Amino acid sequence: MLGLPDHIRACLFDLDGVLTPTAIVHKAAWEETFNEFLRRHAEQTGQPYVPFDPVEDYNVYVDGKPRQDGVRSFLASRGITLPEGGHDDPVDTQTVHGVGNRKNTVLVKQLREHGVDPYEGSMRYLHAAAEAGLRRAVVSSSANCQEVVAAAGMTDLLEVRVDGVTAREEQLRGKPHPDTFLLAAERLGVSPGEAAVFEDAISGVAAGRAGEFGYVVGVDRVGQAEALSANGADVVVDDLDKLLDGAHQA
Ligand SMILES: O=P(O)(O)OC[C@H]1O[C@@H](O)[C@H](O)[C@@H](O)[C@@H]1O
Repeated sequence: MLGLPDHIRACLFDLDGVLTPTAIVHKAAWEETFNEFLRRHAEQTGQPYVPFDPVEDYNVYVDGKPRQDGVRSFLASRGITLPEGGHDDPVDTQTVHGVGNRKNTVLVKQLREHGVDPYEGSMRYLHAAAEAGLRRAVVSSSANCQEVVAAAGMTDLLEVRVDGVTAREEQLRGKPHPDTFLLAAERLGVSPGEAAVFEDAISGVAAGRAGEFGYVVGVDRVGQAEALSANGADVVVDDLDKLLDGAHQA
């Protein structure tokens, strides 16, 4: 049904890059934030300034992970370890939370200025899933998930939300760990084997594989289909529409 195996009863959708085109906004906010940080770090240490690579660095170290994990993971790849700091750190503080807060300021400004449109294919898929009686959750690492879902007009189509706020409250490990997807399946009343994960990030399909979910749909809008397959996707499509067309029957 809907390009999914017959035993699937629920769909667990990632948000940024799967339901909405906001992966691009996150990526740009990270690039601006990390480049500011790296320039300052180069001045302070006398080391050369090597900018953040919005393709490789983003896809491997940042995409799909909770905000602070993204900061730690990318900076570790450059041999930089920062003190953790605290949630209220000002945006120019050289701590994990300070850098994360700076990125969030840039992101929120962009989202408020430009709004959020859903991907049309994803909107169609959500409606089709609802009509077919499939249960539906959004599972995002983003603490901005609720606002983005609302701005895209998808709130009523998603029965459960597990996001960056939930993860903090429930002390869940972020993607690539499967914890947030497992909680969403539990809240929908299905077993992991009965749920399909929809993900555009390497960390996200890896979480789908780690949780032994019934099916993992990789959504590739940036040319990383091979990496999605290698890390856990059972099928890769460039838009959820393709599953409706039956071009990728499971
Ligand atoms: O900073 P936020 O809004 O809590 O989002 C955390 C992460 O959420 C994910 O959905 C994005 O892929 C990442 O780029 C982002 O860093």
